[in-house]
Amino acid sequence: MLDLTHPAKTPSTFGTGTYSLQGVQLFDGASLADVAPLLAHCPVLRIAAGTRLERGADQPARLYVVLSGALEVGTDDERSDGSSSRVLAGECTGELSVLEEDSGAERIRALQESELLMIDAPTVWRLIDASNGVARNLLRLLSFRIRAANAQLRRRQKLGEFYRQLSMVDGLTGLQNRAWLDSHFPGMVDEAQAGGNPLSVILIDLDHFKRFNDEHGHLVGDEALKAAGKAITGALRPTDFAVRYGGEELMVILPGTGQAGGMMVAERLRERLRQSVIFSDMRLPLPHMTASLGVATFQLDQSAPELIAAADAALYRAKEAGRDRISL
Ligand SMILES: Nc1nc2c(ncn2[C@@H]2O[C@H](COP(=O)(O)OP(=O)(O)OP(=O)(O)O)[C@@H](O)[C@H]2O)c(=O)[nH]1
Repeated sequence: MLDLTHPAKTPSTFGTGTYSLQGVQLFDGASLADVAPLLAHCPVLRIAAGTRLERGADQPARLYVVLSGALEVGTDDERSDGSSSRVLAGECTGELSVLEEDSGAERIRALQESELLMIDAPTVWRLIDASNGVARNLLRLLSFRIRAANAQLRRRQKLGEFYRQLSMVDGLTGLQNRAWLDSHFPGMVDEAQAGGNPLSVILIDLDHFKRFNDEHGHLVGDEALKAAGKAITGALRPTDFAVRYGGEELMVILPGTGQAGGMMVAERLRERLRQSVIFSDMRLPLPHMTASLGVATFQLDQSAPELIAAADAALYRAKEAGRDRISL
């Protein structure tokens, strides 16, 4: 790794070598007579492929112009996610650090043998003063960087939203999970309260599921749960929600639906669950599963946990009454 704190160790300066600025974006259209004298003292590093240059946060910012070769550049500051980008011959890096006079650290690695013109911050400012061309090229470069950063931000936001949605889905059944319920259900209850809209909840518990698991195995039990999830989602409107509330306990939320509607949906769900076919690991259809369902409808001033508790109490009554039935 090269130590940039002692530029005296570097082999050459721009003024003593025969370096060309042909094809360097920063100097495109700029008068070489204006810029070359200002660059004369700037070191030019020749580095082998794989060489790493590190500028610590306590060292002055520099602009690096790649005269030949290619670099990989990453930043370590708190605004970055540690990703890196390629800087090819004719391009430069470090201009943001110079203009912001920031103290962020950067990591540079040569992807092939490269020549780097290192321009210190005071010289960058002198170049801007001396050459409209350099100033214009820097502005173009900055606008490109801003657009690229915005595009990256949008990609990350989309990715973040994708993972957020994913974290709210139950992996086995594909229904919403408990985290989704905790984050969305209280808002639905608040809306019902504020707007005076009906809201019903159905808690569904598969009957004798322990026995089912014991008789057919846990994996077939998983298949039964998946089939139950599918049967439920297939019986709902797009505005309804299905949640895996716990192990073999599922929940359906019906915004805008009162008690009569809730009972109607519960009956449809009970029937669809009875009809869903589950296969054993020998691919033989198993006896139909049944479920017990508890329906509760939002009462004024009821909290979200109270509404769920009411559905749970109704479910308990359905179990007590003999299972495969619906209770209020
Ligand atoms: N295969 C499988 N089984 C699960 C899963 N989650 C919970 N269970 C099982 O579901 C069973 C629930 O059993 P219980 O709460 O005793 O209820 P039950 O046997 O369904 O009896 P009742 O509800 O009274 O009709 C337990 O054996 C759990 O292991 C799962 O993801 N996959």
